[in-house]
Order: sequence, then C-alpha cells, then structure tokens
Amino acid sequence: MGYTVGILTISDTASVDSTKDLSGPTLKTVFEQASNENNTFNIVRSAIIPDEFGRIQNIVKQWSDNDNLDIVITTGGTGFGVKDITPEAIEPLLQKTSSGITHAMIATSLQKTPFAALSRPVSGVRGKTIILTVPGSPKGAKENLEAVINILPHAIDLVKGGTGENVHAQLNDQKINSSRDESGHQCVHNTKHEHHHHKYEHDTTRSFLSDPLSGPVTQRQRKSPYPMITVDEALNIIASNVGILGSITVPVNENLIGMVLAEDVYAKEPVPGYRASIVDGYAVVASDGPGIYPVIGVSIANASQTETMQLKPGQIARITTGGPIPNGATAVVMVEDTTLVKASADGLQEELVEIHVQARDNEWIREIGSDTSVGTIVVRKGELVTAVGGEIGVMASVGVQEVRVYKRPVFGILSTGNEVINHNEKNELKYGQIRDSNRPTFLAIGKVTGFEVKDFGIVNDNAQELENVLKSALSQVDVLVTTGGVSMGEFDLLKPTLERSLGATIHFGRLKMKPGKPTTFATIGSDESKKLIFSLPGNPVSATVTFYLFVLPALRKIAGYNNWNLPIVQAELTNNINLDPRPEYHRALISFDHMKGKFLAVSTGNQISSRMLSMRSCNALLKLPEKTDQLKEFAKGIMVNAILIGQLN
Ligand SMILES: Nc1nc2c(c(=O)[nH]1)N[C@H]1C(S)=C(S)[C@@H](COP(=O)(O)OP(=O)(O)OC[C@H]3O[C@@H](n4cnc5c(N)ncnc54)[C@H](O)[C@@H]3O)O[C@H]1N2
Ligand code: MOO
Ligand SMILES: [Mg+2]
Repeated sequence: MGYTVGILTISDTASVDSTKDLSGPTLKTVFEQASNENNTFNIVRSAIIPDEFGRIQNIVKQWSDNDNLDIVITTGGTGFGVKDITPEAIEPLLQKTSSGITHAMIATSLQKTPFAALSRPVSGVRGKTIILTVPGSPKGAKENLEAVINILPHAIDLVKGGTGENVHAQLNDQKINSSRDESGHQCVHNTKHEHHHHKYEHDTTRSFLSDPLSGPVTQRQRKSPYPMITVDEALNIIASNVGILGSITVPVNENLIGMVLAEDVYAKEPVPGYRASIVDGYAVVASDGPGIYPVIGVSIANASQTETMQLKPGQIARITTGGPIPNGATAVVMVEDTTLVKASADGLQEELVEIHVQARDNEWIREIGSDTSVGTIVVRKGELVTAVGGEIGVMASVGVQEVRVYKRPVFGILSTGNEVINHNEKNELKYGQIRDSNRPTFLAIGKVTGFEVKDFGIVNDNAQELENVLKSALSQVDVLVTTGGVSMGEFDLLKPTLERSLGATIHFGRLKMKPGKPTTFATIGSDESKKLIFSLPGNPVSATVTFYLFVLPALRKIAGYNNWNLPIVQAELTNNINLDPRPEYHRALISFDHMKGKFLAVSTGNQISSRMLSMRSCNALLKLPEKTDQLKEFAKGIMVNAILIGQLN
C-alpha cells in the first residue's frame, strides 16, 4: 500500500537558491528509507517557498484539498526567528490538531538538545490529509519525522475511516519504539547533547547573554531575514499604509500654518463691503468734467460716518483711500490732478477746488464685492496653509473665523541603548557611554515642521522594558519613532519585540541605502486605528536622514498634504564624490549661485553614519546612485538631485 506525500520547504534563502534546501532532500530520504513492502511513501509533490503566510497556506490547501495527499510535511519556519510563521499559517488550516504527534516530535528532539524547546511544531488533520511541521535544520527535520513516521500509516488509515487494526498489531510488538534505538544515531546525538547542554548552562549565568527574546547569542540569525528593498519601494509601502486622520474645527490664526483644509472655504462677506475709493482725492460726478467745484463734505476711511453723504451734479467731496463713495458720485479724481482755488476764512478748510481732468465713470472706485464676492471659494479642500500667510489673510478678510482642517499626527520619539544617556547629563561620560543626539534632533525637527512630539526618553536594551514603553507610547501617539536596536547585534531587540510581543506587522526591515540600511517600518492595528512605527537605526546620522526621508513624508501625508514628498531641486557638485555600493543620501549645503544661475552643492565632508558633523549646515540630501564597475565616482560639475530638507539661505 502506498501513501502520497508532499514536502514543502519554507525558507527565504532556499526559495531563491534551491541548492540551499538541505532539509527537503533529507525528509525525502527518511521517507524512502522507511518505505518497505507494506508502507511505501511516494513523494508526489515538493516545493520551496519563502516564509510567506499566504503562500504557505495556498500550497498546503492545494495539496490537501485538491490533490488529496495523505501526508503534507513542511520543514522550516517553526522557530522563534522573526520570520518564523509556519505554525501560525498552518494551525488555522487544521480541522483537528494532534497534540500527540506534536509532543512525540518535540520529546524526541528534546532528548538530543534543550534547544528543541525553541521549536514550535503543530500537526493535525485536514480532510483526509495528515499535516506535520518539522524544523528547518536537516538534523531537526530528520529527528522529528523519524519520531512519528511509523505511526503515520495508522493515522492515515483512521483518518480515511479505517479501524487501524493492522497497525495496532505493529504497536503491540513494539516495533516502532525499538527501531529508533537501533539506528545508532542516539550515540552521536548524545555527545552533541552534552556539548549543547554545557553551553546552555554556561549561558544561563547571563554574563554576556543577549535578551531572552532572541535566545542565546549562539542561536542568533547570522543573516538578516529581511529582504533589502529600495528607498522607492519603501516609500510606496509607507504611502499605502498611511491614511488621513479625521478633521477638527479650529480658529483662523497663525496656528493654522502647516495644516491642510478639510473643506472648501467660502467668503462670508464681500470685500470691499461698501463702495470705496482707491485713491486720495475728490469724489465727483464724472459727467461734470473739469472745472471749479464747491467741496461739500469729507469722506475719510473710518467707520464714524453714520449716514451716506449725497452728492449732486456740480458738487465734489474730499475723500481718502478706502473712504466710502458718497451717493451720486461716479468717480474719484486724484488730489494730484487738482488745485485749491479758495480756502475758508480761518484757512483750515477747502471751499473751492479746480478739477483738471476728465474723470471716467467708476474711475478709482472699488465696487462692493469686487475683490471677493460672497460665496467665492477662497481656499480649497486639500490646500496647505502656508507660512507665507496668504491663506490665513484671505480667510480673515472675508469673515471666516473658523475652518475645518485635518488633524495633525502626533509623533512619539524614544531612543534605545544601554550605552545611551541624556545629552544634558552633567556627569562625565562613563567608559562606553554616548550622549543621546537623536531625541534632541527630532524635537528640533518637530518644532520647525510644526508636528507635535511626545518624548518617551531612553529605553534600555531589555525586551520587557522595551515592550512596556512601546505599548504605553503607542497608546499616546499616531506615529512612533524609535532609534537603535534594529541591526544584527544580539541587543538589537526592536524587530522581535515589535513582531512577537506587540503583534506588529513589519513591512520592511532593510533598505538599500546609505545611511539607514536597517531602517524598519511596522504597523499595528487595523485601518481605523492603525499606528505607524518607524524603528530607525541608532547611528545619529542614519536616524536623522531616515527621519527626513521616511518619517517626515509620512507625517505630511497623514496631515493631508498633497505633496507629501520633500521637494527636490537640481544642484551642481562642487567637489568629486566617490560613490558607495549602496545608493547614498549625501549631506550637503546647497545655495543659489546668481552668476551661474544654478544651485551649487557643497558636501559636508566625511559621511560616516556616526559623524553628526555631516548634518551640520546641511540643507539637502544629494541622491547619489550606487557604485558600479562603470561608475565609481561623481565628478565635480555634475548636476544631481538634491532633496531639500532645510532652508535656502
Ligand atoms: N553585522 C552587521 N552589523 C551592522 C550592520 C549590518 O548590516 N550587519 N548594519 C550597520 C548599520 S548600516 C547601522 S546604521 C547600524 C545600526 O545599528 P542599530 O540600529 O542596531 O543601532 P545600535 O546598535 O543601537 O546603535 C548603533 C550606534 O549608534 C549609537 N547610538 C544609538 N543610539 C544613539 C543615540 N540616541 N544617540 C547617539 N548615538 C546613538 C550606538 O551607540 C552605536 O554606536 O548597525 C551597523 N551594524
Ligand atoms: O546604513 Mo548605516 O545607516 O551605514 O549607518
Ligand atoms: Mg545594533
């Protein structure tokens, strides 16, 4: 009798290079060796896929529901690694779980090494298919499968509705248990077991131990599991995860700067609200023409006039700029085009004035609402209120005192690192300590960009502490920015804490850029209440540059900006720059050269990611391409794209 088997290798590495798949072939061998005249295991399906939830589920469903395999066995993704999600993908597919099979697999491996406790296998039944998950290491995979392979035919028999009689017989003669003892593996494993055991006990002294979350340092990942994606891909991912918050009604004043209108704003009042003179001179009846006329009154621009003056043909009235036009007047003549003919006896008033020019009808008169009529849209939904003041001014002029704007995101900041201390700590630095420059920088950026910042201080490299502060911070902000702890060190705990303790989804964890390679972006929660987490590298320059490149655009997008990306201008290099293997965001000061008619870029010097001096006087990030065999340097004189992050002086 034969059983059909599918072997699914789940591994990011092996999925791109199948020669890296050692455990798939190992499982095949185990099945082949266990095949005898009674039980033949036929490997009818095999595949290698990356640690992707959906793909794991799709294949397992296909093999069980459509292809009706007897056994589906997966290898890989069962550990505590950041990317390990096999049990999470498989478990929901199981209609019955089989804690016995799972237990048997773990128990066998535990006899070899205590690290087996770090495997999280699941097993069970879907339809008429037995599904097993074994570890990714060939040794672990082999041990786990061997622990249960001889009971699988019995299980399949039962699942298919049989009584399992023939296998009960086998169970009775102990064949299953003894077969493993004869294999000879036990001895080899025992030696290894003691070796591991010894190390483990040493590690529990925790003298140089990493955090429990990532396990002993000997178990750490030696390759980042995060694919290296481009900055553009990262920005797209961020954009697709960033929504606009709700709107609020706020008074029209300077605090609106940087806010985006959530409604079209209409003029409530006409400007001007009355017919007004544009110049200082005399209100006249235009048809009177040039000549000498009596000055019958005065209309000055103030609000003290209680009734409108009446002008008859042959009369004129003195008027100032902005003064209300008397009834009957049809134009204004500038004072420059007149002469005084007669003053009053006391010499204080004009009585007769000569008009020298022929006024045109409506000359120098602003009609009611001629600047802005009632109902005109003065600012549109989606428009940004700028510091130039025009939007605030126009709303003020037409009687709009409150407007609806999009809520601005609040962002939180926290630094991580046992070595990091507050920058204003008075004591001398202890050996190995470093002053926190990231939080002061972010607070400053918050101030100039107008986004509210909440400061959550410095957190030690300790998973529990980190989890607590992250949770508390996330409940208070829309966007959380952390620095440090995202690379490959054993105290780099951000990614595992976000993923495992907080249930965050990490959208990317590595970027093809310099500085900022380990930049990490995660989200927590569903659409309505989604929080964004930017875990930036600890290196101060990397943190600052990635803040500008990713966090600031995200904040701008949340705030409703249409142009949420930072502006880019072209600038000419004033010095040669060696290219880096990664696309570089080279810090520079750009300024406009009036003689050359273009921007010039001056590098800030040594660009190492720790050198905060490379951010000093920097107002632009030059986008430099990665180094290739053909292109190793950008020469002086080349025009480059410069992302503006500061003022042009
Ligand atoms: N084996 C590898 N090592 C590193 C890699 C790598 O790919 N493989 N990437 C390097 C790159 S690139 C960067 S950038 C850093 C990023 O490191 P982390 O984000 O893990 O940050 P930490 O390890 O916590 O700190 C790095 C560095 O920065 C100093 N630091 C941290 N916080 C602050 C702060 N608030 N103010 C000032 N300085 C800070 C910290 O003391 C370290 O010197 O990893 C490389 N390693
Ligand atoms: O990419 Mo890291 O940011 O070199 O310093
Ligand atoms: Mg690190």
